[in-house]
Amino acid sequence: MSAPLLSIDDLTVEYRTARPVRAVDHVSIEIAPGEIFGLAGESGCGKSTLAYAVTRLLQPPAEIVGGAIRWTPDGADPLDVLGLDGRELRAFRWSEISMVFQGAMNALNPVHTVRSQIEDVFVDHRSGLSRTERRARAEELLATVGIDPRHLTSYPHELSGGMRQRVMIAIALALRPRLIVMDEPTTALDVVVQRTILDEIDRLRSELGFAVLFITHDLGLLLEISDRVGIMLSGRLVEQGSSRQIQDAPRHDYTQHLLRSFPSLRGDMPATGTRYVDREPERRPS
Ligand SMILES: Nc1ncnc2c1ncn2[C@@H]1O[C@H](COP(=O)(O)OP(=O)(O)OP(=O)(O)O)[C@@H](O)[C@H]1O
Repeated sequence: MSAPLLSIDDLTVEYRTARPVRAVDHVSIEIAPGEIFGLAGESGCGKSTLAYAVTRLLQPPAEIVGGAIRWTPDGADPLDVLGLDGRELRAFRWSEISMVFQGAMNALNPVHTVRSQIEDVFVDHRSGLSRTERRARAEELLATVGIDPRHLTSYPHELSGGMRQRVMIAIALALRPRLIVMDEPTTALDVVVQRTILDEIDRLRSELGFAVLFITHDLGLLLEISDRVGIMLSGRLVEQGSSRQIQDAPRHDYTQHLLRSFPSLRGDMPATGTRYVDREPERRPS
C-alpha cells in the first residue's frame, strides 16, 4: 500500500451513558489515496461511530477515550484530526473529507431547489466564486453523478430516492475532497438502483481519484466494491485484508460466518438460521 492518506491508530470511543458502551475498541486502519476501504459488521458493531469519529461529528455522550487520527495528504506533515479546532475543522470538512450518510437523501431540505442546496456548499466554503461560476459548477456536478442538469430547478420531492442520493453524492464531491466517508449510502434503495450508484461511485473514484471509507453490513456488496476490507465485531476490528484475501481465505470465525450469511458473488445460496456467538466474554470499559 502507498503511504496512507488517513491513519486511524488504536482508536477507542465510548458512549458515557448510565451503562457505558465501548462502541469502538482499539481500532487501527490505514487508507491510501484513491483506495476504497470497506468496513463490514452487523448492526451495532460500531461502524457508524467510527465514521462519525473520523469526520469529527461525534456528539456527547460519545467520547473519544484513546488513540489518534492522522491525515497526511501528498506526503505533507501529518495533521492531527482529533486536535483540529472549530475553524480548522470547517476548512477540513467537505474540502478534505466529505460524508454521505445512511438516509442522507432525506437530509435534503424539502423547500429548497437542488441548485440552491448544491450552491450552498460553494457559498459556505468558496466565497470567492461568482454566482455564474457557482451555477456552472452546480450544473457540472449534477452531470457528473448522471443527473440531467435541468433538475437543478427541481425540489427533492420531485426526484426519485436514487436521484436524491446522487444529489447527496454530488454535494459530497463539490469541493473535490480526497476522502469520502459513505455509511450505508445505498441501503435504502432497491437493488437495481443500488447497483447503478455503486458502479457510478467506482467510475467517479477512477476519474477523480478520491479515496472512500465505505461502510455497510452487506459483506457481499462490500467485497465487490472495495480494494481492502475490515471486519468489525463488538467494536473491535477482528480482521482486515484485501477483498480477494477476505473472500478466498478468511481467517476469523466471524468473517467466515458473515461470508456464509450472504449470497456469494457466484450466486450460491447463503446458509440460513445461523447466528454468530462471540466467544469472548462481554467487555466493559475499564
Ligand atoms: N447515542 C448513543 N448512546 C449510547 N449508545 C450508543 C449511542 N449510539 C450508538 N450507541 C451504541 O454504540 C454501539 C455501536 O453503534 P453504531 O451505531 O456505531 O453501530 P453500527 O455498526 O453503525 O450499527 P448500524 O449498522 O445499526 O448503524 C451500539 O452498541 C449502540 O447501541
